[in-house]
Amino acid sequence: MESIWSLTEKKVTKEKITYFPRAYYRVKKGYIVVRIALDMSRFQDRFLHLGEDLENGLYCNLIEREVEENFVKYTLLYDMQKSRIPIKQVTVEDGSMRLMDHVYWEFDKMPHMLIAGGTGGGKTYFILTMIEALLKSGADVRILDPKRADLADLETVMPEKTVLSKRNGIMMTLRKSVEEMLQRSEDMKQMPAYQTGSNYADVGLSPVFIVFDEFVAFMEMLDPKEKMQALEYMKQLVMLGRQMGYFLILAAQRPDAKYLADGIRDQFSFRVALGKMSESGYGMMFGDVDKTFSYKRIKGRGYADTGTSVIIEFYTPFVPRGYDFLNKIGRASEEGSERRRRQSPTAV
Ligand SMILES: Nc1ncnc2c1ncn2[C@@H]1O[C@H](COP(=O)(O)OP(=O)(O)OP(=O)(O)O)[C@@H](O)[C@H]1O
Repeated sequence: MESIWSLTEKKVTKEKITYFPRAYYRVKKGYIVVRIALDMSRFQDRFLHLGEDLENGLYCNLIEREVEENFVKYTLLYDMQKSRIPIKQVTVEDGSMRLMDHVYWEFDKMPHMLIAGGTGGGKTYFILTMIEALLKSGADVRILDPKRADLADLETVMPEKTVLSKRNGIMMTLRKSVEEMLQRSEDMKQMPAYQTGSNYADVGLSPVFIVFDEFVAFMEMLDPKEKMQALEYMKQLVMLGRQMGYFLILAAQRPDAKYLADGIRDQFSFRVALGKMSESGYGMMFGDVDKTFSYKRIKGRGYADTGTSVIIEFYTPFVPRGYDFLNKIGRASEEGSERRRRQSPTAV
């Protein structure tokens, strides 16, 4: 039998080490939302970094972490693959593109996308999917494919000078895009709907997307002077693009740190890594993060940071077998020009 002293001792010790944070959870439509109170205790810092523990413990995927007033909120999803959508459900509306059931690329708020993916990971299908949706919405899309891989074929169905694969043509498109963007910034100020801080959409202009595949391979083709010039154009586009409606979608098999230096990478708010990648590849895409990455043999599967700094498991929209991208993109391009003509008869 324990003496009264040891019992008391036990009690005291227990009181000392026991701490109950206020935590709430809610389960709804496949989501688990966990809220933990931030009460300034010495454990608070740990509660702010529970994402991976919750993912592993609940066998779910963290899709968002938000700090609210007095709480940190984790939103988890049971099965990310269930949120994959078919290509026909990809839509572009109000500055946002729907990519999964609950995942949007809000390009107006989170401009520029960086995509990395090893061979066969689904990078090309993903880019083609976005091109089709963007064109359909009336966006102006310019495609740069320096390796003359799959995207160059689009020149047969797209307007002249919108698909480029030669070095001079690519450099010229980058230069022209920067010039147009700067001109747009001047023109916007003269528009009746313009107010300080207005963006391109507020004054009724269409967005412009520059889809640049294999940009690392392109950089490697250039001499040092041209390299600096190309980087300068890209820097200007990423810095000023959001307000003027110029967005870059940059893709490479492996993002090379030297072409994403000087804070350029951080300007790409939406980052996607598809297929098999090395630890250093993930590091280059997402920075130094607390996340265990794994590989599954599913085409179009990978990870994404949608602009919230939470890395989610990501599935590109599903493309059915035999889907005729060339034909669909040709039709989307015509539909988009028609839409632009209707919205602004002088703009096309
Ligand atoms: N979203 C998807 N839905 C259905 N199948 C897909 C999807 N993405 C990729 N695939 C399948 O995987 C194959 C390879 O995809 P894709 O050509 O996009 O890869 P990639 O990463 O661009 O590779 P590479 O660099 O070698 O061209 C496709 O031919 C297709 O069969």
